[in-house]
Amino acid sequence: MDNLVKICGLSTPETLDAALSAGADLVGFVRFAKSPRHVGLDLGRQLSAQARGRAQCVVLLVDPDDEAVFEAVEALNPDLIQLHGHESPQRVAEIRSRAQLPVMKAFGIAEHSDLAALAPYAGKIDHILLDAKPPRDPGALPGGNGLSFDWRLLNGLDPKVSFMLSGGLTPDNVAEAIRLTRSKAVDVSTGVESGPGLKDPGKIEAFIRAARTAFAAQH
Ligand SMILES: O=C(O)c1ccccc1N[C@@H]1O[C@H](COP(=O)(O)O)[C@@H](O)[C@H]1O
Repeated sequence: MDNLVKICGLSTPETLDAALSAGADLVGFVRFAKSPRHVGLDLGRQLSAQARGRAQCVVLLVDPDDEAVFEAVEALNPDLIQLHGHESPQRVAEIRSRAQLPVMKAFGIAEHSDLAALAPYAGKIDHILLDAKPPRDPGALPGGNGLSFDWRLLNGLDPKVSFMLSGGLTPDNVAEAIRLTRSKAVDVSTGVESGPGLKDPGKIEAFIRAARTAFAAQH
């Protein structure tokens, strides 16, 4: 995962086109009914076809059962599955093997000890996504809350561990996040919206530009 930008939660052809035209490396489609970014299967199929060949397509699932995995994979034909719930290492391995697709598992980080949760997934996942922990409110989404965590918590992470950084990133803070964490991949949803689920083409372009400049400054 080198110098990659993922724009997540795209749900219209127009905003997807904005992300693709601005050079997003990965585009994410949320399959989680409680999310304002949720896409139905028909829309997901249409959007992933639009993105094919221009960016990697990611389908985001939360604690999916086999049927939810199967229907998402069948309709969206994604390049990568993002798991953003409480999937155990064993469940992740099952999903990866049944779908025959690479998996990126999200981990919520609030304190240094949360990084210990990564170890049991070694060899069972293809990519690590580090996000803020969701609010304790039972109605809160498991992600996509526009909340960041203290990036300095990653100082102790083995530099050989490659990860995608997410959680509260915006066009204004992504450069600082990349500089502090030395992350080689970033993911954003809320920070490029003008309202819940409403992606803003200008913010998408500004985010990608800021991330690219910050990646270039790392070398
Ligand atoms: O975006 C959503 O609606 C969503 C729903 C359920 C789980 C994860 C979700 N989004 C992911 O959350 C992180 C952080 O997003 P944000 O930039 O802080 O809004 C990101 O990986 C999204 O892909």
